[in-house]
Amino acid sequence: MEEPKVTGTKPKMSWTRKILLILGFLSTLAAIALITVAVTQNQPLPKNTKYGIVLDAGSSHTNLYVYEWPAEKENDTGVVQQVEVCKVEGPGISGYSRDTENAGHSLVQCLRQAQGVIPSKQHQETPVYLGATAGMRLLSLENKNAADKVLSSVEKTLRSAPFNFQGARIISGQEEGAYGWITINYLLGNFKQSGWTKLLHSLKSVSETSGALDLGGASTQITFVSDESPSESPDNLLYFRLYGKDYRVYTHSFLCYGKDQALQQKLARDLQSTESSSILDPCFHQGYQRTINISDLFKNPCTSVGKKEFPFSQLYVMGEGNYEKCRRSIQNLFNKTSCPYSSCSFNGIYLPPLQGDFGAFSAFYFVMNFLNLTNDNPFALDKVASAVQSFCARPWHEVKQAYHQIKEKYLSEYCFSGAYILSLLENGYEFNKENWQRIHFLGKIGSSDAGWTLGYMLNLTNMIPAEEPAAPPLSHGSYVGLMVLCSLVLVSVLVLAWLLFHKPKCLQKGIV
Ligand SMILES: O=P(O)(O)OP(=O)(O)OP(=O)(O)OC[C@H]1O[C@@H](n2cnc3c(O)ncnc32)[C@H](O)[C@@H]1O
Ligand SMILES: [Ca+2]
Repeated sequence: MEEPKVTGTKPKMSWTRKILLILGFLSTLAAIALITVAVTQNQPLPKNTKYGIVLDAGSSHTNLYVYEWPAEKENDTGVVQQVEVCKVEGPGISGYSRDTENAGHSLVQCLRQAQGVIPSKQHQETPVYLGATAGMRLLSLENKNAADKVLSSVEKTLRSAPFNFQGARIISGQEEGAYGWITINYLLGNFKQSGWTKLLHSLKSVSETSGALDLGGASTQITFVSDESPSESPDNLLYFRLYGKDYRVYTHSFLCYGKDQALQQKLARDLQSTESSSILDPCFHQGYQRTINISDLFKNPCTSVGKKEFPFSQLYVMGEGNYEKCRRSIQNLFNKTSCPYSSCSFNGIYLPPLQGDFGAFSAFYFVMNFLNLTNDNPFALDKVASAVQSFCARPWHEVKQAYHQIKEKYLSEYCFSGAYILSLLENGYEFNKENWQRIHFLGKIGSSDAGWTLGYMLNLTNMIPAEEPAAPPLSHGSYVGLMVLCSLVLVSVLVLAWLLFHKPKCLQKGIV
């Protein structure tokens, strides 16, 4: 048989292979083009930032907050964030009841600070709101005329600032509770779920929002979603439709149960029961002394009810540092004797069964944070109680030495405040060993303070839509990722097909 002739020329590439090669090359080019277009075309547009200012005129002091958000995303959840906070020097605006003209002037310094943060060309379009809380609620009960004058004074100052003045008013306790609840759930991203989280949440029936516990100087609020129906006290219920979901929210604000007013109430009761000008107080450290003007003690509606005439004008308070006794004397502030509903917190106020997790902020956080009791893994209730107990047992000179950098007013009251917080939560709201760990003490969420101000601004600027805004099913990142993945799969398939058809020597049988 004749052997086939071996020629010196290379075998010619078949047409199929040539076409495959060209197709492979073109597909690779197409994939590269696709990725480039996906990355560049969908890149976020240059940032167009908007600003808003809210002044929280609390009973103890005023804070000014500056918020910013990208203009094109204003209906998304979690996009507004705090960029500045300024603490106004001096007392809260209700402290200017005898000097109403100067209430507005006290805000000037912080307004200047806000001017420095917000670009000048945006000053005029930046809304500014002032909301006054329990201090002004009390002043307006006590002296309506003085409260109106204080509000006029702050309004005058805010109008003279270069921002867009939108109002200065006293907000109700219900609003304060509701806006606090909106703030924390907005910041925690609990309102709007997308993709997998949405599916997950629809599968499990757990409460998706967190309750809110706010402890101020003059009032305290408790707010949470309650499924208890029908409600026994419709006055405590609020209905919201946010991002396409309905929420049925229980809220109550206890005026006079903020930590400063609670202390005033306790001292007034102690004085009435002893009728002596000096009292031993278990809620202050041993060795601590304080002199209180009796007229100041009874000057507001929280204490004035039981006012009596005393043959002395000053009260001397001497610390005893006894946690158990302190808890017992605080307990008297919560009247648990009658409840016209199936369940109450105290003073005959309806409280449905506690539900879900709670975020506790303001003084709940300040005090727990000082006592090192805020942690990602919440401390057990008995650990918290024993920490407060041992802090209260420390003599005043030792506490003062150990924390010389802390304002004496705050330092001297951490023992009372710790005991008060435990009484309010345990005896007032009936948190117990089991659900205590569902309370999370929060100062900030991201860069924003937990409080009612953000929720107030979101509501007044219509930034929380009732219905879920239409949005592409995938985020920019997921979209680009998916494009890259598909392109890589496409290229790999083509390379594999080419290798199979082309059969390079190394893949031929027997060689490998
Ligand atoms: O809500 P209202 O009742 O109007 O009061 P507020 O808004 O002024 O109340 P805050 O939450 O600012 O403060 C609550 C209390 O905590 C006190 N406080 C503020 N900062 C504190 C800190 O760093 N350490 C300890 N206590 C603090 C303050 O004096 C009040 O008695
Ligand atoms: Ca407050």
